[in-house]
Amino acid sequence: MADLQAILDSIYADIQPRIGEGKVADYIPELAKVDPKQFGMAIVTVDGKVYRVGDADTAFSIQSISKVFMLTLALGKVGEGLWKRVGREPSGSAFNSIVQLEHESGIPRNPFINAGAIAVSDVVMAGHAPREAIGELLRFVRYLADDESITIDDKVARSETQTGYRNFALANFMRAYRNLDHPVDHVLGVYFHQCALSMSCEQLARAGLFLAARGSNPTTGHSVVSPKRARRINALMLTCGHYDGSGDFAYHVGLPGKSGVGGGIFAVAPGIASIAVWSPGLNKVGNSQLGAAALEMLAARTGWSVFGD
Ligand SMILES: NC(=O)CC[C@H](N)C(=O)O
Repeated sequence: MADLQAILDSIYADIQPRIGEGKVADYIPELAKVDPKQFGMAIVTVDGKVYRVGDADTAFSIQSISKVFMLTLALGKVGEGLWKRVGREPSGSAFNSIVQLEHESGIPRNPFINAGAIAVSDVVMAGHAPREAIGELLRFVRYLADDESITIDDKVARSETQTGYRNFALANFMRAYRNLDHPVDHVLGVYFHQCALSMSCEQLARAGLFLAARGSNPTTGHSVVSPKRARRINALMLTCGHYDGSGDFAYHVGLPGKSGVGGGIFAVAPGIASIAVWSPGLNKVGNSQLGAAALEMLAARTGWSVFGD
């Protein structure tokens, strides 16, 4: 394999003059306070080697990247039955859009837009109090990353609870269509806390390594999902992981990936490595501007695109 540390260093050198590009998410007040001049990246290969550059150890709000972990939990609970509650098609609209929900009778397009993720949280809550569902997710992510130090940033969760008007609208709408079983404030309590998971690039790359390695984490020996399920989660990330920027991300990067408005992007090179990059400045569709640029460089310099080198 090419010298990955040299490639990461070259990406960092090319990104450095651009650090600060993009706009931090300011609709969640706590996220608006984050210094945009940060950039980190980590790669964990399936043979357990770790490569890091920049602020790879700084914890950030993973936001929508949590939707991948929640989806994994929900599929574990109800299997393919999940697809009665949420679709598997790209939405072609913003992550917090409400327009399709009415046309499609309260069934969100996919598990990675907000409406879909809220429905997935409702599924994970079955038989649990909200606090227990949050605890289950936190335990799961710590187990995946093999790192007990991962926490949830309560300030971020509170900040979003106070200002998440659109998410309340989406959840109320779905509840009216009977696509939420639990009270809206309980489901959103879970959703806002999952989004407030605070992780570094390295922790994130470790937690998602099972998706690069046919469902098992080769560094811990933990078997998380079947190879088929890992493949399918990757397919959903490739087609839906970047909202209305999913096509563009596939075009430029060519890896399954999931972004979050905290500026993180998690990506998978199947059979090779998992990657996490973070830089808080976002592009117009809410994806990390420099994160996407760095992943494009990585794919070009390694030949890791799933579409060929
Ligand atoms: N794209 C995102 O990361 C959105 C997540 C954010 N918590 C929201 O619901 O708006």
